[in-house]
Amino acid sequence: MTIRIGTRGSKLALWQAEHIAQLLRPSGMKTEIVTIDTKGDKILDVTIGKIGSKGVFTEEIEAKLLDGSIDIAVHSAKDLSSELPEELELIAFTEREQVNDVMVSTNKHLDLFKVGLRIGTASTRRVAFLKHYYPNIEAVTVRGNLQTRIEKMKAGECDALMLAYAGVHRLGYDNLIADKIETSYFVPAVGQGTIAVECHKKLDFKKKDAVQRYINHPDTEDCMRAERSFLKTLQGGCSIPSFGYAHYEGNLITLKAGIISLDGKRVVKVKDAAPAIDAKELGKRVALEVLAEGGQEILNKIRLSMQA
Ligand SMILES: NCc1[nH]cc(CCC(=O)O)c1CC(=O)O
Repeated sequence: MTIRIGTRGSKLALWQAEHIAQLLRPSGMKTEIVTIDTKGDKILDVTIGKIGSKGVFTEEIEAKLLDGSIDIAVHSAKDLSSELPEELELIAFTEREQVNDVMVSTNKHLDLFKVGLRIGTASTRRVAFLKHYYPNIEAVTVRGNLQTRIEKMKAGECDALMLAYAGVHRLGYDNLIADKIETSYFVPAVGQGTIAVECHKKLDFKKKDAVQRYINHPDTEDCMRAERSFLKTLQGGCSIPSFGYAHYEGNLITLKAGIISLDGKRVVKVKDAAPAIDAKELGKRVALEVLAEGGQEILNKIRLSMQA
């Protein structure tokens, strides 16, 4: 039996698909990797936030799950919108990598408090947090896949890039990490650091079983249920600077999540805990609290500014 794995064609996406194929090897299943181009790969001259629609990295891949030309799709969990098409489901999450962001630079002695320091990013969450914590920093838009961004940095477009540790590590750029950014104040995006497997609800049982058995990491899955439920209730989408990070503390899942205004001036952050069985409820509860405590206002303002 062969499991056909759909993925984007970027180096990071291919690394992740290859990783999934390797995890599946002991199951006895054969694997085949199918590369698919997405809107997010084609439109490189504007920030993801401005492309606007949900699922810029997933739409074309999900179409192939729906028409049966691939069995599973492999995504960075972070790139998935909170609501999937009715016929599809997430059946596995890999063990989470270190979840934090890092500063990547050729300058090992990066001074984050230097006035006018240019940090490259295309994420609204990172821009807003940078404005909040480092008003001295100038955020500059640097897009493209990871290698392209690193080349642009080396060419002088910025002094450093702010990126997820997971992607930097997967592609072997650890030697360029100048600074680790603590999650306690720079809360990661929902799903950061884990790889998600999506499939059609009617996927062959044996294939589904192999994926769940050999790929899924139950603790990570529990945390993802909490984070994604938060995102779903917030109704944010990938262009909104929301954040959410769940992890186990003893027997409980602790979720810290919220939203920050685009100018970095207002942050609403809520922390709460619950047993894994209530992971979804926890995400929902935290989101409702975030909305009630000023998050709704921030969201409304962002939506207005995006229409403009
Ligand atoms: N937005 C693109 C994206 N999606 C997932 C990762 C990194 C890998 C991960 O978080 O699992 C990245 C790059 C980045 O944010 O630096």
